[in-house]
Amino acid sequence: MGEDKFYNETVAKAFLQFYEHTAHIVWNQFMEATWNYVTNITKKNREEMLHKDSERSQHMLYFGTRARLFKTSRFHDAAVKRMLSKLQNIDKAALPQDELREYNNLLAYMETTYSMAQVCLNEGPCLPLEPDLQEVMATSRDQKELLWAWQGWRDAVGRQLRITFERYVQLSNKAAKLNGYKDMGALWRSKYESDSLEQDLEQLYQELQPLYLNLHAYVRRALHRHYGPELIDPRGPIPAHLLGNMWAQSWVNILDLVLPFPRKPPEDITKIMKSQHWKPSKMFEEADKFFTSLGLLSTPPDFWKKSMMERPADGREVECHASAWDFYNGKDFRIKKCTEVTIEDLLSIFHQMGHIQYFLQYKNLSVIFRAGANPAFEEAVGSMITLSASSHKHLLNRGLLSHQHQDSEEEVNFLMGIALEKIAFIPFAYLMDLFRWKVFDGTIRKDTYNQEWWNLRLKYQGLCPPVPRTEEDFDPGAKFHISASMPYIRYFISLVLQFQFHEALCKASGHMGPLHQCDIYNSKTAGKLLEDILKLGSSKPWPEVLQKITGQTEVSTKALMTYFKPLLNWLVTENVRQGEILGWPDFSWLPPSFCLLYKTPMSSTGKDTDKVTFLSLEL
Ligand SMILES: C[C@H](N[C@H](C(=O)O)[C@@H]1CCCN1C(=O)[C@@H](N)CC(=O)O)C(=O)N1CCC[C@H]1C(=O)O
Ligand SMILES: [Zn+2]
Repeated sequence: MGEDKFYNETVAKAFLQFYEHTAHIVWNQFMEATWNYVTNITKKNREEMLHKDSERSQHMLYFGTRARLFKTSRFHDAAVKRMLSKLQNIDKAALPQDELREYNNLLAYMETTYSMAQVCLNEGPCLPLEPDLQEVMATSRDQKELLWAWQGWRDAVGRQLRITFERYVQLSNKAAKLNGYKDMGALWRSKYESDSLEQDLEQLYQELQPLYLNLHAYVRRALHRHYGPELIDPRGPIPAHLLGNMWAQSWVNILDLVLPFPRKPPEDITKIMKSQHWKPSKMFEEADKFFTSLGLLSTPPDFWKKSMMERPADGREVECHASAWDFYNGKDFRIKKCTEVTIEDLLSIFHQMGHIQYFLQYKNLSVIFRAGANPAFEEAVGSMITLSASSHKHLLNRGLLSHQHQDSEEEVNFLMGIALEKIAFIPFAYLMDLFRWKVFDGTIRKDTYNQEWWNLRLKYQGLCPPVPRTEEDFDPGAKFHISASMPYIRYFISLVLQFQFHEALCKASGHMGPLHQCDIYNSKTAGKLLEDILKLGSSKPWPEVLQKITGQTEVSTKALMTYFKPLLNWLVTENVRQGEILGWPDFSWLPPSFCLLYKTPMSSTGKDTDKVTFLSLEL
């Protein structure tokens, strides 16, 4: 049985059985060790995690190199071919031992620096990101206080990671090349099984840009009203610390400043939750109920026994950034979240529970197929349910709202709230990996990381840094996914996909009327449609899976545009009425060092023009 065994499909199946038999043990032990570390950050737990990670890498190396030996062209079983091909990408496990150890150490350093960072008041306490700094960014309307948190966080995290990140890029690219990819960006993109991914994404972005530009112009006007011309130029980019979020990726926390019909403010759901004495566990039960109302699976006992639903009170250092965990043994699934009793956290829990539902639905597949049809599918499930859960009809039905009817003005207010979450997110979710792909392929060189980051933040988000930035800073590192080496384009694609899924399930549930009023709660028909695709995991190419749920094989912005149509109509009318300029023409040409505003001498028109002028630090 020499070479010809690699042509033999039966041998291949036995090989895959052997992999299966050992993989879930190795993966379960790795997940346990990693969980123990991120929920109790100590040196001992870090060593144990690194040890289990290297065992997992050895397992991947053993099977990945052998999987490459099989000649599958004449095999009949498509699943066998797909499994062998997936096994061959072993990511960082392809690195030589010593470099893998270095790589794992710098990954742990970056993620732990992020998780443990705090910003200290002069003589006062030191504040962590969750919940304290996030609370400041969400609720403060004092731009000096916002600036303190915004700059303090970037000094405490981004600056510390800059050098490590440079080495991370080198080792990432080396690992990618050892897997046959030109750089790590190419390896990340390969998960989407498409040779036109970048063009397709640019097309999606172009279709969505008008929606974003109208929202940006409208919000800029509202911030101009609140913070005055000293801070906001009605024709320029918006300073990045004023949007209610540390990364300006969601603007939902400044809804009160931008409400289209201020005389009809929406009810404060967080206040209602607190008055009803909601606890974090009840928030998780609420999300679980939604999934079971669709006829889907409920979370098993281990979930309630082993999840971390709140920041521990015993002083342990933990990673608070919320995440969902599959322990690859078919019964242990957990969420780690430092939950606060707010509507934002309730909706975020729906997102995490979407991951758990996917884990539950595909738990009987081979370990190799226990993933979403592509990473964006994983992200879209929970976010799609959130669209129903945040509908006026659902919140009313769940006792979180009291007044029944929503008139057309209240409906515009409602859609503005959803747009501040979803539309504001578009350019941020797009640029996160545009930046990293360019870093990996060498287009962005390490001596201009920060300048290039702000070029993208200006170009796509129309934001500028509120204080001078230099190449001592590393602002991208102040975002979890960059410090944790977690790809992000999945969230951009999920943003479009979740509305496509929502439209399909709303139709299946028999919903009539505007898409933004749909709530699929209790629809077993919608649940069945969803269940049938979640069960497939990553065993089929994602266009096939998309077709099963929506009838289309392409990601399409049509459903998202339908959902926001009433708001876009209102925004365009309002922006025309105000004579708004879409975009930021004053400064789309000059890469910003920072947006500093000062009054310029009287202009020729005699009108005192407030001009936002960049003092490019290179000058
Ligand atoms: C809060 C949320 N945490 C992620 C998520 O839930 O996706 C965590 C961290 C990174 C991956 N992850 C997981 O849980 C994975 N295990 C899921 C999986 O791959 O199975 C998050 O980061 N989000 C939510 C929307 C935008 C983005 C943000 O907040 O910027
Ligand atoms: Zn997610």
